[in-house]
Amino acid sequence: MIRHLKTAKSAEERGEDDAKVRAIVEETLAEIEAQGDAKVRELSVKFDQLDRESYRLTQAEIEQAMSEVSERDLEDIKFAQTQIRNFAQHQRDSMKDVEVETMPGVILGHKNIPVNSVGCYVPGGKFPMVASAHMSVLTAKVAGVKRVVAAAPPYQGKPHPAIVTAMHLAGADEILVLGGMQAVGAMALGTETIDPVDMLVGPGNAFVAEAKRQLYGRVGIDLFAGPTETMVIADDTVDGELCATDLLGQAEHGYNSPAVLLTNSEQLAKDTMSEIERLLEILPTAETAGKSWEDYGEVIVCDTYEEMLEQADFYASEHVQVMTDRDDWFLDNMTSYGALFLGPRTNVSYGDKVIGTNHTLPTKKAGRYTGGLWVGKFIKTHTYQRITTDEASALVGEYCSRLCALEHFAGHGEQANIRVRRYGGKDVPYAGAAE
Ligand SMILES: NC(=O)c1ccc[n+]([C@@H]2O[C@H](COP(=O)([O-])OP(=O)(O)OC[C@H]3O[C@@H](n4cnc5c(N)ncnc54)[C@H](O)[C@@H]3O)[C@@H](O)[C@H]2O)c1
Ligand SMILES: [Zn+2]
Repeated sequence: MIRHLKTAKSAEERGEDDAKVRAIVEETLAEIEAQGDAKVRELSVKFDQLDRESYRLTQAEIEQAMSEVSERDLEDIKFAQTQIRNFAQHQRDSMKDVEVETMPGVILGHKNIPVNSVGCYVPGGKFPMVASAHMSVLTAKVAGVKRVVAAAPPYQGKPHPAIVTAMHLAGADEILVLGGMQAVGAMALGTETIDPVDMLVGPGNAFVAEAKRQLYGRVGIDLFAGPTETMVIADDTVDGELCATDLLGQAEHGYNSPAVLLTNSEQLAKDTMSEIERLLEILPTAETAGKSWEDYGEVIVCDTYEEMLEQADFYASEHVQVMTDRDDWFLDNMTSYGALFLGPRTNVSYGDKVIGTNHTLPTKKAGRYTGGLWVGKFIKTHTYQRITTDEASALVGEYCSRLCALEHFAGHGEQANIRVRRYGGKDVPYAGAAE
């Protein structure tokens, strides 16, 4: 049986309106496309109070930003980038080109080719998300993307030094100090001063995520990576303080960050809820974390591990922290999530900042059909084929000719027939086009 000790408020109760976001984004993107730089500047002034001639940083500005970062911070950024680069390289190495002879004389293959240019959005409205620069820019470079444009909004009125440093060290070719819809719109659609990219990646707030969704088709996107979500799956092997810390840690992202405790221990559920109240008295970001918890927090008590598994897959939460006596069972059996954090020794924050896995992950149940950002998202897999013998060409041609007839494709049939005739086939079953 499943009991809800705390439920999230409904979308109506929260006064949320996805349709409103959709409409604003649609109108804004159309204006960016029509007006180019002028609209980008207008939005930047309106939302970020930043008016510049060009929103691209000069080499001198990049150097200035780097000089403002302390030695310690620089070391830490480099450590994180080393971990992320290393794991991304292992993942890249796991992707192999394929070439096989599937029948005598028939060679089929696929080749992995990086996207030529990408725009990496690095969120920075509420927090300067330095780590997002490693996750997108660095991973794109490991994939072999030639032109990487990185954009982040200004922080307290100017480019954030640590973000710019991280972008630069990660290998960004162009750095823009632009946020929100104006950043993703300008990168995808292009303006007088910004060349358009082939693909957009990176997380962001509801406007950014929706803009990427609307631009999809025009450009490629990585995935729907909206406001952060977290789920803690725990049994009585851990205590309420740890669960509460892990829930609030991610609830602080914004006012709309779902945090869900899934447990088979009613005692742990109650302990966690009271620990959350205690921590909200002392956590410096309690205002946002508390609002997220109030509106989006949930506590679900199940009787069995199977029920927990079913709920976990149903929620398909972005981050899933598993702290039970059978963590590997969840790893073996869960099918829908952004990323798993197994056991009490690790946690979502390690993944967010430094451990090496990518932190750009699917939200709003997108984990049902995609994993997070990784080097493979920047790589397109293209097939090719060739036939090396006359016999193979004639043989495939005879099958193809009949299958074209089945679909009434005369022109396709002739493509096959001409080869059957030239390469010594016996049978030209479908001569529709020649008649
Ligand atoms: N899914 C993931 O992998 C993942 C990872 C990290 C962060 N996130 C999420 O990224 C988000 C970051 O959000 P953020 O807002 O702090 O930064 P952001 O950079 O996404 O957005 C800031 C920009 O929003 C624009 N903006 C501000 N007010 C606006 C308004 N009223 N209408 C339209 N645009 C407006 C401004 O131009 C500003 O530059 C959070 O929701 C966080 O949870 C998700
Ligand atoms: Zn986080």
